[in-house]
Amino acid sequence: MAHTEFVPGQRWISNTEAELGLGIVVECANRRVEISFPAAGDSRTYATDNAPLSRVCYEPDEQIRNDDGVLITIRERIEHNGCFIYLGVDESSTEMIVPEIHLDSAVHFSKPQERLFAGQIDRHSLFKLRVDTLEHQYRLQKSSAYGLMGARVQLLPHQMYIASELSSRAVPRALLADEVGLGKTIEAGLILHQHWISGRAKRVLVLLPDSLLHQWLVEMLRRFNLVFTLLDEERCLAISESGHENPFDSAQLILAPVSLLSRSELRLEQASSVHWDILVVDEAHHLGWSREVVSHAYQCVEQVASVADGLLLLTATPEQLGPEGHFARLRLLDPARYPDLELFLDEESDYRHLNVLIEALMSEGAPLLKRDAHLQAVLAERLGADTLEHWKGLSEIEQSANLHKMIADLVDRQGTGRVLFRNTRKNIDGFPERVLHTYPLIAPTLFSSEGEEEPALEPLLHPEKRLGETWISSDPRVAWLLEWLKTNKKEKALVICAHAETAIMLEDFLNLRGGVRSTVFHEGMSLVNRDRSAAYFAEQELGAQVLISSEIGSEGRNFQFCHHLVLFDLPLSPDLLEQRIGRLDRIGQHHSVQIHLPYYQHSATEVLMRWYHEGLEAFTRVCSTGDALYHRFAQPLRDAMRHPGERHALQKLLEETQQERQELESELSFGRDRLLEMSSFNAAKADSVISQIHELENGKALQDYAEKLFDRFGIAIQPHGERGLVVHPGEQMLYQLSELPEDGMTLTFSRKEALSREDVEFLSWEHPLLLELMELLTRNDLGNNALGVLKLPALPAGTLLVEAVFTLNLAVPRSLQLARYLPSGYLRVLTGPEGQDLSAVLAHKP
Ligand SMILES: Nc1ncnc2c1ncn2[C@@H]1O[C@H](COP(=O)(O)OP(=O)(O)OP(=O)(O)O)[C@@H](O)[C@H]1O
Repeated sequence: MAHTEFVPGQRWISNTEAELGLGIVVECANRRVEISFPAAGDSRTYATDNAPLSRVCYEPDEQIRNDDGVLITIRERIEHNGCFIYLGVDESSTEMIVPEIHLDSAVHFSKPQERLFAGQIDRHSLFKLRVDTLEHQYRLQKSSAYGLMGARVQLLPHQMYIASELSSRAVPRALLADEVGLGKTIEAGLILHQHWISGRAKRVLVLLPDSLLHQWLVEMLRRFNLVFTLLDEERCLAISESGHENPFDSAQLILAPVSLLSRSELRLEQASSVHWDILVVDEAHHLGWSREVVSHAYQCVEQVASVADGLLLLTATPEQLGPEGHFARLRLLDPARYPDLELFLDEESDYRHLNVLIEALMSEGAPLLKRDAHLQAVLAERLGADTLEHWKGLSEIEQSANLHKMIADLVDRQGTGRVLFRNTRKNIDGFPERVLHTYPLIAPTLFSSEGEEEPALEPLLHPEKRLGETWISSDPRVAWLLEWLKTNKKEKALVICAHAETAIMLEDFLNLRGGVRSTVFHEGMSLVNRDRSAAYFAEQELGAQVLISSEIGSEGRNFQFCHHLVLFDLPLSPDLLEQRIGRLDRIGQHHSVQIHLPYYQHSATEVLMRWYHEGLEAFTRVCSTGDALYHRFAQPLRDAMRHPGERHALQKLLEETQQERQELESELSFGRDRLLEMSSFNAAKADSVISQIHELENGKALQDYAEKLFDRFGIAIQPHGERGLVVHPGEQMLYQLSELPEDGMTLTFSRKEALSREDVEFLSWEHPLLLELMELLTRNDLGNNALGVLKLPALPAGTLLVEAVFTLNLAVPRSLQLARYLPSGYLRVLTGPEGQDLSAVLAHKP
């Protein structure tokens, strides 16, 4: 096999995915080459300068098959316009002409016997490395931690459970709805990584708000080694100009803002003319839907989802826009299960009954079900009479085992179990407390609404609107903020306010007049500038002390390196309040979260603050019933905010809210939330995956193996600390490796070190460099034969033994997920001179 130029019609084989069979060059333009692999029904696009491909070139006397399966012995090979034509004879000596495009595509190139007979004998250590590699591949692919161990993340049980549960399904379709900051992006990344590594997803589209593009790009690369291409309108135009018709077809992993599709019919058409293995939509609560109005964003996502197999919707606040929107998102995921809104609302109200039934079955088990006719009738109604009859006919032991399955079915079928996952802080250790500090201020005279019958709420909640253009100098919140920053010079603070204009003016003032190191973050800024601001704020030594952000500007962002949050105003939505606090109250926050609220005494904000604090307790913990209570009390709350002087009305509102909250919480903890808890987390399963990962990565096996592998391929290695290596291309490299940068890299085998040091790569069993080498070794002929001498008293001198290792490889479409069901194990046979089977007598590693 020699290297030549790419010409359409030529046959090449992938060095890293030889199981795809013989590929055909379809197109070569703009330094990219597209290869189709007919046997696997797949295609790949590579950069021409480092495509991991080898040219297929047969010699006279070799045997080939054409695409009709006819076996032909080659007599001569001629080249025409860069492609080969083989001349030969079939088994009945009929002359045959085979242009290479008509070669059989299901071909493999591992012919140890031919190399052995031709005297191309490898060293025994290489043969051993090859067998070790097969063993490792087999072990890894069989493990239920496969695809989940390579991510540079802490192994958190709630995330590991969701990732392994969704990875075990044929296609992942789910609403990931953990509370703010519990790691939905990480869960989605784990699922994508698992599907990517196992070859089940080769085309992924992630749609998200503009402000999160860069954060996702970096998280996917840094934590999961997934290299996404970021598409915005500018990039789409550049790709189209370079001759590529559809920008969504130009890469396998794409990140794009939802706005790219909602603003352009053409982009929407292009995105939905490509097939996606998985579509991910972050901050999915923006996909508004009601009986009357369906938002354009929802329609766009619905259209792209119709060409996607897997679908992951991410939101911390699934019911933010009411139960209708929640229903519509569930319907996107599983239209058969959620055909009708009324039915869905009915079911939601039935969760308490369902939970009582499940709790009874869980606590008292099979004996209760056997004796309780009413319970039997309810169960028969929910799961079908046949299921119950079948259960009755089982033995006692079988009945107990089967009951667990029935309970799981109940949670699955009756609740939102299969598609909705929601973990809460309540069930996760290690979250710091939240502390509220309030600062009552005297309102300026200009702010007063006395004498107004029905003052507008918006300016009451955002005093800068009432104070006019010079608000910055008359608003006591500004003076308070400046003073706080000056007295707490060593502390970083995130300030959130509702509007971008407020944020801009405030930052201007603090910076230019107050001399505070500050920066701003809002939706009107370009992505680059937003990321620059966030980076300046994150900088420890010389960075900004304060970041002033607008409401929407900071959604989904990670600011947990800071623990002071200033609420410059309050949003009129409990979910938005939680989103604000969630910027700091996230995984990785090591301090208690200090929430500071400056407000005008006797104002609408004071009323709202008291309602959130005394009514919902929403500052100090996550209030899962906040949105429902807001809808219930919206009118009296608005009245109270307009007339803050009416103390009795406020007191009544607070008491009613508290009471309703307690009732609702107890209702939910017996009903829907309890069911959700059951289906969102299973400690035993999570522990099993985590301990498998520990088993695979602890100890020295990986390190010993990786060092041997690197050495064999000519990679230069130097030790780096106790569990690290520095690797770079050596002078005698066997192959050019796409996963090894020219200037090398620093690797660590320790997950802990990888988590604390961004400059060091985490070398797991699933690191791209290791995978590339393992594939190269097993798919090529390296070490596929060797000669060795054994000194065994039991064997007469000169006895010839043949050890053969057989692997099973089938060229089939990836979508069949063959590796999942048929991990590529190997069969070892050791044969004596008389053909006797000595495999069990003499092990591979004597
Ligand atoms: N397993 C983990 N290991 C290390 N860091 C993690 C892990 N899980 C989450 N984090 C970190 O915690 C923060 C929150 O995670 P993430 O952004 O995925 O949460 P989220 O639920 O998507 O948040 P939001 O609700 O704000 O969108 C991020 O900085 C993330 O990197």
